[in-house]
Amino acid sequence: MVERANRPSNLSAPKASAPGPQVDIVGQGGSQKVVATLPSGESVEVLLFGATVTSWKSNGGKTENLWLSEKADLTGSKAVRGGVPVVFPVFGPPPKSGHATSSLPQHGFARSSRWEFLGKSDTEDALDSDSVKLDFGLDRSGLSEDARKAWPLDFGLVYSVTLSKESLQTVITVRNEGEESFEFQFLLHTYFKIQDISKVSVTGLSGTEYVDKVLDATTHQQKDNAIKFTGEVDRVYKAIPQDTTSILEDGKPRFDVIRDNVKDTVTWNPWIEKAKAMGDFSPDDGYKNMVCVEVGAVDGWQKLEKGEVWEGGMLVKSLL
Ligand SMILES: O=P(O)(O)OC[C@H]1O[C@@H](O)[C@H](O)[C@@H](O)[C@@H]1O
Repeated sequence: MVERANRPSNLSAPKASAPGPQVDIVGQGGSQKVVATLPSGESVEVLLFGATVTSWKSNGGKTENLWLSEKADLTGSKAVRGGVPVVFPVFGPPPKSGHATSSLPQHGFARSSRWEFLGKSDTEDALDSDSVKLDFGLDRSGLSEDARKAWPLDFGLVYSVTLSKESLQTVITVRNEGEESFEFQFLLHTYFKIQDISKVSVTGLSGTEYVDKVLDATTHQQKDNAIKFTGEVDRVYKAIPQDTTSILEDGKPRFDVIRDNVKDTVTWNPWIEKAKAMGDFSPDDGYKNMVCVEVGAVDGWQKLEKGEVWEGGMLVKSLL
């Protein structure tokens, strides 16, 4: 045996036999999901339908960070009300006519298509804490007949969901696999679970221009640092200079949402009447326990020429 002064002791030997993250595919048909759990108890669940993250637990598995409606359809027949639906290739209602997305449904097809699970990779960061990356793919062949007709373009999406002890990272790669260029929008429609909307504020958007969908899509400037929720909020913040938007509860930081190569963020809470009007939103007063902070690229369009690739997403830290 070669003698070395700095031979690692047994205690610091590589943890070859230490248990790594557990990844399972559970359920059948449209309900099939990938469940990943770290040895320390944190977990994430991703429904193949929409590649929708429906649960993210941190704090050793004790704290659920995402709001999921009690009436969310988890059978693969309808976009999920809650979690992190993926919005692509159009945000909101598409342009009325004259755009390649014009015949698509609101928020596009990604959230209501079945994605393929491409596999997992485990990583260990410098602090020796485990994380696991789950990759999901969607291309033209995975679309419904209707979506294929409505958006007759060749594309490839890879969506990576990385679970670490205190964070969840979700990043999409969009590739133009066709001959023609195409334009798209992308957004992560995250429903954060909170205790009480009346005690929530969202910071990190001051100085930014936004379109207020509640006020006839008029444009405003965000003056206050803290956004409070006392009624319906549906705003599209554009070209945000700061990277981080924070959600505070009772003045204490609860989530940091860090944009990665995307500049826009939607804040949404349907409030009393709109919540009641949504058939899959439950309980009726569930609006008190959720706030959507949705990062994306929705101001104008991203354009990809043949063979080009675009990447964007977010890192969310749960700060409990
Ligand atoms: O009911 P959907 O299609 O899931 O959309 C929910 C909300 O999504 C938000 O992103 C939009 O800004 C809102 O206008 C919309 O109401």
